[in-house]
Amino acid sequence: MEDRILKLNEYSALNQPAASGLTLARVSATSHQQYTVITTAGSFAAVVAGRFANLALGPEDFPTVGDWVQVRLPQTPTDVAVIERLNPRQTVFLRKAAGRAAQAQLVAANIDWLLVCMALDANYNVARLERYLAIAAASGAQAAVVLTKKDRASDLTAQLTAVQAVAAAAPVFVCDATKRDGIAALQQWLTPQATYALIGSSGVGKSTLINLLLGTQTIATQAVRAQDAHGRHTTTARQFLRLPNGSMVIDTPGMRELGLIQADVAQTFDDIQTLAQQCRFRDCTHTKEPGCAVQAAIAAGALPAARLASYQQLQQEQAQNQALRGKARENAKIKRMFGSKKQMHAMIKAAKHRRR
Ligand SMILES: Nc1nc2c(ncn2[C@@H]2O[C@H](COP(=O)(O)OP(=O)(O)OP(=O)(O)O)[C@@H](O)[C@H]2O)c(=O)[nH]1
Ligand SMILES: [Zn+2]
Repeated sequence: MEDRILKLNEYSALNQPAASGLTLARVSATSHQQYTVITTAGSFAAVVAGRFANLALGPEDFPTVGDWVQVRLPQTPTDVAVIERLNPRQTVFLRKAAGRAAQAQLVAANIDWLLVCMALDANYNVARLERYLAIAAASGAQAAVVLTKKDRASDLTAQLTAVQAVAAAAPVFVCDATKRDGIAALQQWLTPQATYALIGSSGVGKSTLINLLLGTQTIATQAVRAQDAHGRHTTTARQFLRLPNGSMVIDTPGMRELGLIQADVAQTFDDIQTLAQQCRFRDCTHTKEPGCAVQAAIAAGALPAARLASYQQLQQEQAQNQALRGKARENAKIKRMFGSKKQMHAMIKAAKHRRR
């Protein structure tokens, strides 16, 4: 691990300086409120300061991988550092936590580029790619598409055409890890000092790709069950690695369900948005209104009907989750301030009494 510790001073110039007595650090790993931070003095286990924890309202207010933080270094290097401050994030990548409630879960922060990975085998699914791109657009990071397992492609030309159509301006890379095909092109494209996060379903080959980029076998990979092309979730923790050229790479655990909490559906589907401006009605739902430019484009073969369906599905899902998330955050705040909703109502009642 030591050799890949980032040279923090190369990056710290980009960030606000630490307050006196504190040291600028970057969070390189997290698990259950325990952190690993990297400073110019090396890497330390860290915890968040008690006062900090009291101020935090929800999971999004705690540090995550990629965050710039200000720490109080321990007297002895074997002791833990204390994270006193969280610097403002440039980008944040959220996912919907597993389960029905729209709880947000932080995946990573301060990512410059999200590398959306999709395999060309049974994992290949254009609608899922659209979903990932919408999430990437909302994170503030730029997106690139990495198509893996080229050797397993069912129809490479058709698959590439379909991907190019939804990727819009995002660069698309195609790799075959078995022959190291396409790795060099990706490597050359990576900018030193920029931070990249690989996202994509479990088993698409994210860890394999990182190992090839690192030039070593550092991350364990595991064979995919043949039948369904699902991975086995080999990556359990997030890791922050420094590539030989100085780029930072975060490997995220395979996510089978990537819930839409924060997505920029409009940007990802700007072709539909542009068409919609020509619709006769401003609030056109593009279903069966007269003068609908979107339906007209579908009829003319200029827009695939499946793309409109993805758009509508993602839009609906996003609206639902945003409403739920607002409620979840509010409830968390009430719980922190009053203990429970019941206690809050009792306190409001008591306050009203006093005013009388
Ligand atoms: N045929 C083929 N197999 C590949 C390729 N890339 C990766 N694999 C295999 O796919 C399996 C899963 O690869 P991983 O790198 O562990 O996948 P991952 O995306 O990191 O999975 P998680 O850690 O679960 O998120 C391994 O058996 C790899 O050897 C490729 O280009 N072609
Ligand atoms: Zn319309």
